[in-house]
Amino acid sequence: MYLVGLTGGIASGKSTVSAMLRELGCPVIDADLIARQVVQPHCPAYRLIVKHFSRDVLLESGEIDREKLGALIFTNPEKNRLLSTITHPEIQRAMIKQVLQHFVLGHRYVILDVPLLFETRRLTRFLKHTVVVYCDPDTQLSRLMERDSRSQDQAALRIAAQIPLEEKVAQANHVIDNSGSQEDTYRQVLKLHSRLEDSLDFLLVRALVIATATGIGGLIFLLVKPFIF
Ligand SMILES: Nc1ncnc2c1ncn2[C@@H]1O[C@H](COP(=O)(O)OP(=O)(O)OP(=O)(O)O)[C@@H](O)[C@H]1O
Repeated sequence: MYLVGLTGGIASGKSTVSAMLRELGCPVIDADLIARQVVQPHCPAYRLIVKHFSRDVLLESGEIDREKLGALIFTNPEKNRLLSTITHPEIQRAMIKQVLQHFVLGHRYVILDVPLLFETRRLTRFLKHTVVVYCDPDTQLSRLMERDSRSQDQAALRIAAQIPLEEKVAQANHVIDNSGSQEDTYRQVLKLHSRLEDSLDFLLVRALVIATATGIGGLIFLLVKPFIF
């Protein structure tokens, strides 16, 4: 099995592309969804967030107010780092668990949908391919304003807080240009899908796992042989 990172900029169309890939049957691990799950009230990260950020960041229901917490860390880099220290290990653990589940199920590849893939850089060395969903700056700004009901200034600030999309494009080995219609994007997703399906990269990891398992099995056999025969 091999891993494919899917990323982009805020409102550039990652969820749109990710939904198309799922529809085509690709296994997708959604880091954003996991990030929401690991801060649910029964989770260790929740307790740490309440301890360090106080109950002010909670909704009446007791759940984390993501909008409020997001606004808080957006203007405070230190708090941003603290939140990352609390949540990233939990997110990573959950992602590794899901990757292993897909491996056991025999999938050839798994797509990791990670919005801040190039900002955190923790995962990049494990990826065989990186796919960036790009859209031109004006389109990105207007889609963000419309989707989140933000003013032009607020939306521009959110975009400026991330690595510029052009830089992400330069680091990727596959780009989907989502500046046009959804049909246009879907055509590009189909091409990516065939490329992933046709790739034989999964064979290397499978061969390594089989060789390692055989080696360990052989070693155990040699060790216990004198006691059996
Ligand atoms: N090709 C397209 N044509 C028109 N609208 C689009 C297109 N692609 C995405 N959109 C719209 O743009 C907005 C942003 O898209 P989407 O949510 O997929 O981006 P995203 O990269 O996942 O965003 P974020 O990382 O901020 O969650 C959504 O409202 C979506 O419906």
